Amino acid sequence: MTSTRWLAEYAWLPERAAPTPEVLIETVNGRITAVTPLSPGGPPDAGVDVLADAVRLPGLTLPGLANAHSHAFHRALRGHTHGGRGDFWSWRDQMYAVTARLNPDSYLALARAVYAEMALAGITCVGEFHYLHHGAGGTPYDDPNAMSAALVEAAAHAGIRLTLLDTCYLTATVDGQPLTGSQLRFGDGDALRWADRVSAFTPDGRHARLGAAIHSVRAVPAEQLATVAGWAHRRDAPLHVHLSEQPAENDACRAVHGRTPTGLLADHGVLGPATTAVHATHPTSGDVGLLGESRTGVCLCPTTERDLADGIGPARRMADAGIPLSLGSDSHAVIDPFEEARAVELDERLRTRKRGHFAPAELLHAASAAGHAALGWTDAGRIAVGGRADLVTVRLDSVRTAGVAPAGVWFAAGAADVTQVVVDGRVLVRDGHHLTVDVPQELADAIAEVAP
Ligand SMILES: N=CN[C@@H](CCC(=O)O)C(=O)O
Repeated sequence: MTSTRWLAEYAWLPERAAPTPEVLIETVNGRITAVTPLSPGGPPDAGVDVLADAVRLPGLTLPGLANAHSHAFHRALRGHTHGGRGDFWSWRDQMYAVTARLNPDSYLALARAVYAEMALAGITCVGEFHYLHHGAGGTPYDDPNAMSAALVEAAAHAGIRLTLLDTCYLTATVDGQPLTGSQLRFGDGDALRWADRVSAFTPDGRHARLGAAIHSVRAVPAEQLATVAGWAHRRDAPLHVHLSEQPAENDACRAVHGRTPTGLLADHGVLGPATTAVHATHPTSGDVGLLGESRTGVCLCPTTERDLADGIGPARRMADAGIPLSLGSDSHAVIDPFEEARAVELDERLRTRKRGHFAPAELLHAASAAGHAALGWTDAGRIAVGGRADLVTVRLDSVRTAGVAPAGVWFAAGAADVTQVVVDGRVLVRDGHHLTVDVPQELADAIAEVAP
């Protein structure tokens, strides 16, 4: 039995508007067994030094943060495309060039380094939206799930939990043009063959679980949407889908199907509480209504959406419609949950020219419990008895955070302020260093292999 008592200078407890000072958090075998705020009045058992064996956590301790949308290989593009011209579609061509260089070995090395970078930023769980399934020209590897297995192994090496969202990707356009070029590696032929391949994959390890994804209404023909949704529903697995990232996708969907992408997904049974729509940058009012009524979640990826010139999703309007919001770093132009979270509020300010749309506790919820729920880990993302012992400690004495009120970390801190990360009770990051991965070196080596 492994038990630890952690004494947090501040901890952000569920349903609290702000952090609580001096909290004793007890964990046994990777679970939180007690949470005791000590102030005011000091330790409950006055006169006995019950805290002598507690591990001090100076700064603010948050629950584990969830990155609900990742394409791990995009990390190889950081700094290679950001000064460029063009638009989303020309960026996509550059992104496709990286796919051509990846195989199970090189993807394992790259994803291990990227997931370890996430750990340094306080991310304890990632949702990998995975569509690079096959070898050159679309020829399956001997193990048709070799790329999936590489990602599961990468997360194990990096020490974070993973939901592998195995993505169905069959066509190039809404009107059913076939895959060509780089996209051939994404395709399984049809949704039934996609389901057969995915069903044969059992992630190895307690740190990983399987979910499904529909790449977009461009990539899965309308009559096959229900096959993917049914696969996920039967397994009670999370289902993710890219939605309305660019206006062109809405236009094409209306032209072919006479409805928006959200409307099409609703017609085919894709929406619901286990579904997360990624981006939802250009929904109509009707779309927001459909997402809210069905309790479909939305994963916002603000740093990618700004980098790719996507636009600003109507975050407040969606939250007010009852849509749970989560966050993802998507293309990894930036891996920083604090930057991602504050962008939700700051983008609303840019749009409305008014301040104060999201309370700090709402940003925390999006970055933690809501993200975990979107990935199927409903027992994570809260510092509460029974929850997973994921603890992320942020220093309050750096040049960025000195003098900041603890609740203000969402507007002041960055990934570099994360000092310690505990996943399932195990210390993964200490003093800002990953304990098993040399992150900068491994990133440099892995990216040198595959960069455009
Ligand atoms: N942020 C967007 N990422 C998408 C872009 C490709 C597409 O929509 O066709 C992705 O990697 O799948």
